[in-house]
Amino acid sequence: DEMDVSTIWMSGEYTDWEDATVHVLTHGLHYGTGVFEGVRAYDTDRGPAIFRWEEHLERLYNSTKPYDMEIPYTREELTEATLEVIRRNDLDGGYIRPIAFYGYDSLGVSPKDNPTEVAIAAWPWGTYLGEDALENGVDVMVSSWRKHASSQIPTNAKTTGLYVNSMLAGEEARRNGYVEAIVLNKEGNVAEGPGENIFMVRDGKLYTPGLSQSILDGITRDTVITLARERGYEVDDSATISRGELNTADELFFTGSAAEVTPIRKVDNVVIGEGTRGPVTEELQTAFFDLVERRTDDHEEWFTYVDEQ
Ligand SMILES: Cc1[nH+]cc(COP(=O)(O)O)c(CN[C@@H](CCC(=O)O)C(=O)O)c1O
Repeated sequence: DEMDVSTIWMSGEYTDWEDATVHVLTHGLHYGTGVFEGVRAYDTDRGPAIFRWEEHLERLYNSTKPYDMEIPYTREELTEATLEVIRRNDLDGGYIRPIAFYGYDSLGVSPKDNPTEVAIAAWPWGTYLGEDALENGVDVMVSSWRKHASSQIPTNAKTTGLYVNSMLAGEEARRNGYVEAIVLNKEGNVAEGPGENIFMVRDGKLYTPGLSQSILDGITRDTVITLARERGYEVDDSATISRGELNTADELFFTGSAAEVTPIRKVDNVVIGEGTRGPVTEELQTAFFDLVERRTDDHEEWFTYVDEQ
């Protein structure tokens, strides 16, 4: 299929998809010692545009800090590699997955002098939570698995190992017939989704958990906060949302690079608002897609146009 012709940038070389492999004793495979990003490029009338590349790249480097990991490439080198992967794969838009991880040398929890490997792949990716999710919303459940605390594993670093928690929560939801989970933190308050941040709308005001709630500092979360405030909404961006408040919310929605802006219509079969995409959610979702698909000139600083670099 079309993926077979994909080029992946791996440790300095442009590599064919099937040759982009690692040794089975790679440290990151055994111990979850990788950091990664999820970034979207959108098809615009000026060609593919990567959305908020600078912020994603900054977070990638920041994510290495708790792990004493050194990415052996500059920001400029990773940027050029990403642009070139998009060009070589002839992508109009799509999903970009940079990853840096402790590679193969010797095993043992300590990465000691294992090399840090870096790879960047990109592929077409549709709607994260299902074709009609953006319009009709998704049914979710509150997972029995709690988010680990940021004092246990830094949740503001996007670390591969964190995603066992996300998988446990998300798969529990899907096994029970829901599309996705909402994950509470160890205090029992709302943290986020397995791969998304979460927003609540109540009486025309927006609330989203703050970093103290053990969440990832989402870039789409930041985008939606900005778009909401530009439209006159009051946004509490360091909210503590109790589990009970989910039931009485007027609207709920997920945000993420993959999830974009996805309405939540039921939580544990409790209908949220009217059980459809809420009006504030729709307004911000429309503003988001008008922005990323460049039907507006706003926030040019958030776009890296592949054909113009
Ligand atoms: C735990 C978590 N919380 C919030 C977000 C939203 O962050 P941002 O993309 O900066 O708005 C993501 C992104 N999840 C990425 C990986 C998804 C996956 O399936 O893997 C993504 O959306 O690309 C998370 O993984």
